[in-house]
Order: sequence, then structure tokens, then C-alpha cells
Amino acid sequence: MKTVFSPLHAGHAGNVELISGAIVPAFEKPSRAEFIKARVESEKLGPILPPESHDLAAVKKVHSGDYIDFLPTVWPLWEASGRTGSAMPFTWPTRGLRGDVRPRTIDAQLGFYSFDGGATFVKGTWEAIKSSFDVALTAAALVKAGEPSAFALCRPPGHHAGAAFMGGYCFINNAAVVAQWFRDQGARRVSILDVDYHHGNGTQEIFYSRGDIQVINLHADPMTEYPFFLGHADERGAGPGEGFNLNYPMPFGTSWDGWNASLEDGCAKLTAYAPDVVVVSLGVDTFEKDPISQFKLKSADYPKIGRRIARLGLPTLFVMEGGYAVEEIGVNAVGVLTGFEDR
Ligand SMILES: NCCCNCCCCCC(O)(O)C(F)(F)F
Ligand SMILES: [Zn+2]
Repeated sequence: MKTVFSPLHAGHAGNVELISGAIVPAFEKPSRAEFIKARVESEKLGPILPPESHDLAAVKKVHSGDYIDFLPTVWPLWEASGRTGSAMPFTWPTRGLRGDVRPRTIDAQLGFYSFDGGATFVKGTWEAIKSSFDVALTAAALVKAGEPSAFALCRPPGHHAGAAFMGGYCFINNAAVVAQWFRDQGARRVSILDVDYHHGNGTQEIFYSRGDIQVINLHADPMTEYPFFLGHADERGAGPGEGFNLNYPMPFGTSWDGWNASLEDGCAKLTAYAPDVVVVSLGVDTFEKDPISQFKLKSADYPKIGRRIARLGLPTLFVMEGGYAVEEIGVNAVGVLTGFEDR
């Protein structure tokens, strides 16, 4: 399997996040991608290719233009306002406030275009964001060109980013961008299978009213876990999208048997949908040792996920999302990929 990777992810470094009332170093850090890359090499998964560069056209098919055009202006505006630390919002237009008027202050604009304080900017963040979707689009082109599968080693991740908002370490929804790209390249139906521990609220929001892109999410129950405000089982899609959004919320402590029951049902629904291609939002924060997550999957379980996805018998693009147990992130993420290839 070929991997696409860009060293430009490393410019998104030194970020902080707000956890339990304290500003702490961000869990979404450069070593995550480096450990995965090292494991791709040590497992001899296949060649590691640099991304082709793309313009923003494919991105603006799923994200609003004003939101995307805002992203590269953040750091310059933040610096121009005299700040040096991570650019982070602290006010959001929630119920009863106006979300149709964008204030002039950069701090407010960050809140205008986000749902939490988890998507922060430093000097190299925009370059990293751009390299991440270039990686995803380059890997998608490999699958379109006939590769049975490919691995987009994306960083930053994307599945919490909606049409016009960022959050949860996500800025551009890489999986959504490539799913739309496959449609534009002639795929009649595309399935997105999101196995990250957290619900892919952004991906759901982007495709919620569409029947041509099926979105299947396996995740921790939002009644008790981030992102909290989307991801319930009764969210089944709207209008033409009714029935094409499937959520499998699961309780804290879920281990392989319970998680696999959701995977089996999701795969049956995917097979019934008969897509031309599958995009896997690959997060491995379902791992028992993940520092911010509450599922109990073991490293030996990840190859089983890959084997099950391979049994779908469809062209498959893996897009990297989350996972914070950095020592084991490579073993677990690449375990899915070697399992897919049944090695
Ligand atoms: N205790 C409060 C910390 C807030 N937690 C934010 C969790 C973000 C999870 C991101 C992710 O893993 O879903 C992604 F795949 F997008 F990277
Ligand atoms: Zn996650």
C-alpha cells in the first residue's frame, strides 16, 4: 500500500489547549505523524510519496468559501494584533446571539468560525492544513488511478470540521474533501466509515442531507463524550439524506466485542449501499491506553479492523484522524493497514 505524507505537518507545533480549566500542551502534536511514518517504514508497508499541490477548488466543494479564505489570514491577523502564543477563541455565537454578522476582531472571528477552542493556530498551521488536504487528494488520486488502497497520513486531522467551522484539532475535513472529489471524478456513491473514538460531527454536518455519500460513524456516546452535541443514533440524515447517516454511539469501557458488533452492522449497511469507493476516517484513539479516550481496544484488534474492511472488496482510501497514545499510534494505525493487506 502506498502512503502519502508531507513534512509540512510539523509546522503545526507548540500549540496549547484548554483542558479542565488549564492551558496544557496540545495532545495533537507532530510526533504523532512521525511515529506513524516510522512504523510505515519499519513494516515496509510500501513507498511514501510527497503530495501534489492543489488549489482550494476541491476544498470549497464541501466548505464555505469565506470560511476557507479566513484560515490563511488567521496568523497574520493574530501577529498584527501583537500576540505570539496560539491563536485561540474565547467567545462563540451560541443560541440567542448572531451568527450572521462577523465581527472585525480576530479573536471574535476565530469564535465565529469554530465550535470549541481546540483548533488553534501557530505560524506554520496554515501550511500544515494545506499540506494535509494535499496529502488526502494525492492519495485519492492513487486509488482513482487503480490502486486498491492508499494511506493519506494526514495531520492535522479533519472529521470535526464542518462546512463553515473548525474545532477538535480539525480545520479542513480531509475525508469530506476526498469523498466529494471521488463523486466529482465519477463515483456514483461513496461511503465514509469513521472509526475514530470521537464522532465525526463535521463529516455528518457536511453530508447530512445527501444520499450520494453515506456516512457511518462508530464512536463514544455523545451523552458523555466529546463532541457532546452531535452523534446520537436518531440522527439518520435529512431529506434526500434520510437513512444515509448512521451513528453507532457506544459507552465508556467498550472493548473489542462490543465495538466489533457496531463494525459488523456498519459494514453490512455499507455493503447494502454498494458504494464505488470507501473513505475510512482512521482514528486509533479507541485504544485502551489512549490518554484522552475511554474505549478498550487492544493493539491486536487493529489488524482485525483492517481485515474486515478489506472483506468489503472495494477500493479504499484511509485518511488519518486521531490517536494520542503516541508510543503505540504507529503500531495501531499501521496495524489496520497491514491487516487490510492481510499480511
Ligand atoms: N477534555 C477536553 C479535551 C477536549 N477534547 C478534544 C478531543 C478532540 C478529538 C480529535 C479527534 O481525535 O477526534 C480527531 F480525530 F479529530 F483528531
Ligand atoms: Zn478522536
